[in-house]
Amino acid sequence: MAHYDLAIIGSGSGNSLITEFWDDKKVAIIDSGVFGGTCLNVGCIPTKMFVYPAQLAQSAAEAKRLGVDLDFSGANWPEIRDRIFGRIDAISEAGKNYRAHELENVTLYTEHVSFVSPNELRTASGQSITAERIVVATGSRATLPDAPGIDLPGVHTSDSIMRLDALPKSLVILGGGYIASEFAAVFSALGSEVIQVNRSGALMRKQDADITAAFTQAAAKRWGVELNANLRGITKQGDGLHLEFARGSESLVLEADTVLVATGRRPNTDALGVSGLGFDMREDGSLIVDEYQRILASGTPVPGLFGMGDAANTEQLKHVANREARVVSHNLENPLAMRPMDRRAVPAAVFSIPQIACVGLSEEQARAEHGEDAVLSVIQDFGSTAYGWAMEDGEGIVKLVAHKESGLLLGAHIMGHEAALLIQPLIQAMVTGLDVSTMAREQFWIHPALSEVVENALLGLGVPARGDDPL
Ligand SMILES: Cc1cc2nc3c(=O)[nH]c(=O)nc-3n(C[C@H](O)[C@H](O)[C@H](O)COP(=O)(O)OP(=O)(O)OC[C@H]3O[C@@H](n4cnc5c(N)ncnc54)[C@H](O)[C@@H]3O)c2cc1C
Ligand SMILES: NC(=O)c1ccc[n+]([C@@H]2O[C@H](COP(=O)([O-])OP(=O)(O)OC[C@H]3O[C@@H](n4cnc5c(N)ncnc54)[C@H](O)[C@@H]3O)[C@@H](O)[C@H]2O)c1
Repeated sequence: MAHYDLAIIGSGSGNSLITEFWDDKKVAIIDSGVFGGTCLNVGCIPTKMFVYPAQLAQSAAEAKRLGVDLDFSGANWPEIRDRIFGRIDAISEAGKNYRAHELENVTLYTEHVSFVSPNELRTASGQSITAERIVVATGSRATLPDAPGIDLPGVHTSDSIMRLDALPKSLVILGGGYIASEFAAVFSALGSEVIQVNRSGALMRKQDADITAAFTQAAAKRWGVELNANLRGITKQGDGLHLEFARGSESLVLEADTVLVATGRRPNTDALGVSGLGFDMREDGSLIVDEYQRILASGTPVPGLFGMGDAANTEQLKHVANREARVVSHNLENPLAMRPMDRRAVPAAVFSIPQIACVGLSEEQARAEHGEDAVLSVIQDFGSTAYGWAMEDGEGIVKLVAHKESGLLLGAHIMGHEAALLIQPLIQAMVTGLDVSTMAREQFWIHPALSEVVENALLGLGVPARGDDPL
C-alpha cells in the first residue's frame, strides 16, 4: 500500500494542483487516459486549432460579397491535422514525462482507479493508494444515443473525428449543441458536405431564444440542417453509412461516409466506485460540492475530499475548471483560511461560424426571475455600425438584458464575428457591478471598431442617463 499527502484523479485541470507547496510532500497523480485530459488532447485546444483554418477557408465565400475574388481550392487535411497534433501530442508527452520522471515527490499512475473508501483508491491492477486528501478531477466523456449501429466503424465522437485519415466527403453530425455546431462549421468550411441533425426544432437551444433562432438560420445558410429528427439506427451500406431518423410520422433517410455523434457528455463518476460512499450527486452524475469545492455526503463535507471540473460542475467548461482548480489548490494548501468559488457571470462561447458568446441570464430567465416589467432588453445589429458596413454584415447581433431600476446588466448574448472577444467587457461589467449607463458613457469607444455595436446596444437599452453622466 502506498500512502500520499495528496492524490489527484485526472491529469487535465487536476494537473495544475501540483504546486511548489507539495515539493516536500508525497503526491500521486492518476490518469488512465491520455496525459493532460480533454481540453489539451481532444477538446478546446485542437478544436479551436481546426476552427481558425476553417474560418480562413470560409472567408473566401464571404470575400465575394465584398468584391474580392478569393478562391477556396481545398484544404490539405493531413497537413492541418498533423500541424495540430504535432504540437499537442508533444505537450502531452512532455507533461507526462515531467510528472513520471522529473519530480521525486510525484508518482504518476496510468491506470483506472476507483474508491474503496473515502481515503483509499484501488487501481485496475489491484494496487492500493491511500491519501490524506483526494481530488476528483475525472472530467466527462461523450454519451451515445441508444440506437442500433451507433458503434459501427465510421461513427465517431469528438475523441476520434479530429484524427481521421482524410477529410470526409459527406458527414452527418448528430446534435445541436456546442460540439456539433463547432464541427459542422469546421468540416463544411474545409469542404465536406455536412448535414447537422438535431432531435429538437432548433440548434443551440440552451441560448437566449433570439440567439437560438438567429444561429439556426445562419447555420442553415452554410451547411445542411435537419430538425425534429430522432435517430432510429445506422446501417452499413456499400462503402457508406445509411442513417434513418423518425420525424413525426415520417422517416428521414441520410447517407454519409462519416458520422459524428455529439449528443452531450456525462461526468466520469459512474466507474469511480462512489455510489456506495453516499456522496451527493446530481441527476446528470456530477458530484455536488460546497462553495470550497469540498465533496459532500448528505450535505456535509467529506474530510479531505475535493471535486472539480466536469466531474463536479454543470457548466463543463475549461475556464470554469481552471478557476475551480485555483480554489481547490488554495484550499488544499490553506485549510484554515479556505476561499469560496465565485460563480458570478460564467461566460461561454461557441466557436462555430458564426460565433456565439453569452453570459448571464437569457431574456426569458431574467423576466421570470425579476418580473416582467423590471427588465429591459435590446437587440443591436452589427450592420448598424460602421464596422458592420465594412463587413457588409447582415447577421451579427448583440442582445443585452438589463435591470430597469438598477441599470445593471443581467445578461449579454452575441452572435457574429469575434463574439467571444466582444463580450469580454460586458462580463467585466457584470462582475464589477458597472451599470450600463456608466459603461456606455464614461469611456471612449474606439471609432470605427466593431465594439461600437456594444456601445450602441448599451445606449439602446434606454436606461436614462443621470444628470452627471458624461454627454
Ligand atoms: C470537443 C470539445 C471541445 C471543447 N471546447 C471547449 C472550449 O472551447 N472552451 C471551453 O471552455 N471548454 C471546452 N470544452 C470542455 C472542456 O474541455 C472541459 O470542460 C475540460 O477539459 C474539463 O476538464 P477536467 O479537468 O474536468 O477533465 P479532463 O480534462 O477530462 O480530465 C479528466 C481526466 O481524468 C481521467 N480519468 C477519468 N476517470 C478516471 C479514473 N477513474 N481513473 C483514472 N483516470 C481517470 C481521464 O482520462 C482524463 O484525462 C470542450 C470539450 C470538448 C469535448
Ligand atoms: N466552446 C466551448 O466552450 C465548448 C465546445 C465544445 C464542448 N463544450 C462543452 O462540452 C459539453 C458537451 O458538448 P455537446 O455538444 O456534446 O453537448 P450539448 O449539451 O451542448 O449538446 C448536446 C446536443 O445533443 C442533443 N441530444 C442529446 N441527446 C440526444 C439523443 N439521444 N439523440 C439526439 N440528440 C440528442 C441535444 O438536444 C443537444 O442539441 C458542452 O455542454 C460544453 O459545456 C464547450
